[in-house]
Amino acid sequence: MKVLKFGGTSVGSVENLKRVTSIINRDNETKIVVCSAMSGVTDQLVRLTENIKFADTVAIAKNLDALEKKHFDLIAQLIQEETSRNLLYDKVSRIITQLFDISCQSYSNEVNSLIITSGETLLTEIFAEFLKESGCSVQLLYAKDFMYVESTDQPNINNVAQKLHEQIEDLPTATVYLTQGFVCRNREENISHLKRGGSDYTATIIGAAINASEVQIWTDIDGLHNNDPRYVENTHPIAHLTYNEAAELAYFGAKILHPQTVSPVVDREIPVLLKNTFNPDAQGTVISNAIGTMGLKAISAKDGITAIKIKSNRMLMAHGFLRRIFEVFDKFETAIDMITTSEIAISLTIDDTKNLEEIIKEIKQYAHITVQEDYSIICIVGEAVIDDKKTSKLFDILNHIPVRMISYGGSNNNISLLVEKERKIETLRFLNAKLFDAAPLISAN
Ligand SMILES: Nc1ncnc2c1ncn2[C@@H]1O[C@H](COP(=O)(O)OP(=O)(O)O)[C@@H](O)[C@H]1O
Ligand SMILES: N[C@@H](CC(=O)OP(=O)(O)O)C(=O)O
Repeated sequence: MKVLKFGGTSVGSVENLKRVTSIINRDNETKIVVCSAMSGVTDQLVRLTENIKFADTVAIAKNLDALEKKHFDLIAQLIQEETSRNLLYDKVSRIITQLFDISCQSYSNEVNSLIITSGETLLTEIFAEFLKESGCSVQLLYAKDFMYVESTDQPNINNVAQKLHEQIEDLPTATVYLTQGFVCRNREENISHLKRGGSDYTATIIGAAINASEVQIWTDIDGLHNNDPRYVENTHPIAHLTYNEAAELAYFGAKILHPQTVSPVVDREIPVLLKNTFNPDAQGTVISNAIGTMGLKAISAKDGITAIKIKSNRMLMAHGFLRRIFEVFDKFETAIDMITTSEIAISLTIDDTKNLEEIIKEIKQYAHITVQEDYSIICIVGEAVIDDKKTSKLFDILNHIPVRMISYGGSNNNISLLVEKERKIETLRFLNAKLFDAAPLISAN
């Protein structure tokens, strides 16, 4: 069985849902289809949670009206059968009323999750009906009934597998099982959610749970490109990536893939295909364990990075200094991304500054610490990247852009540079020209 995931853009309009339907109906294989909310809807729901926090009743009502209208319009344009249309209007109204009721409750993590994951429910209720009208044998599965992941970092795949199996067994046999991305249940079995963009991760968790033959992620571009196409011209899709390469690129900002996507499928060696809903015949990108080409593959960038320099109060680094530093970050559950050391100082980066004040307070007791915000990590990825003849050209960047840190050696498929965020686009474009002979240098705007 395969798992197919369609992102917000793919399900964002009547026309696009028709494209998605023809992709789903291309063959008669049984499949699980995971959908995100229509593009823009999760952002709107996040705004709704802000309205609730500020008890802004006018904004809450306005927001919910707009949400209802968007989905009513979709029903009106998509669904032919009048009875089905009316049933769907009722369903959507009921969900909107539930959201209104939740908005009046006291705010909690579960309330937040219930609200921001409701876009997926609205869309799949409507889309299931449309798939039926298209002649597809479809059953709607509710992800909240089987995505008992316990921990989002280390999902309990066996638990999900068992619950999913029970849900499918309870339904009439179908060719397509349609379900929602993003929503899950936590250790306390409360409704929770994966990180933003997490429907990719839903798809691979389900893929692992059913031991799928492959997981297809359908989006609005023909695969993972060698550089960020939002900022750089002349990028190209990469035909094959190893799991390691894809994981590095996703973690370091390649937006097409949620950072945790590949982790559930690596051990099971389930391939992940990145495909374009708007050009289904394009090859796309295959992510698998197959030995691919060596050398430079792609560049990505991750924003929101804080650089921290810690200088020992003694002249030379005393034995145990690094251990003490790491223990502090560990105690405050803060992951370190990049790290470089010299004899008297250590530089590192973090992206989660929630506990930074406490970290600083503790380290200040025995070291001098400076913190600088608003950096970006530029990540250059490829198996044995250092051996690629072109790689050395990246150091030309030093003549043009102040590089705060350089890191290589943690793995042999990643070289990371730390630059000020405002120099990110310039850096991506410069490296594209230097490393891929691709684009003329364009100054950042
Ligand atoms: N390296 C990259 N390769 C391909 N797309 C990328 C890359 N970096 C950023 N993107 C952007 O990611 C977008 C797809 O984002 P995604 O969140 O997957 O969309 P959706 O979930 O709506 O399908 C593309 O349109 C593209 O602009
Ligand atoms: N709708 C959620 C989950 C998701 O994965 O969306 P998308 O596939 O459109 O990135 C979000 O916007 O975060």
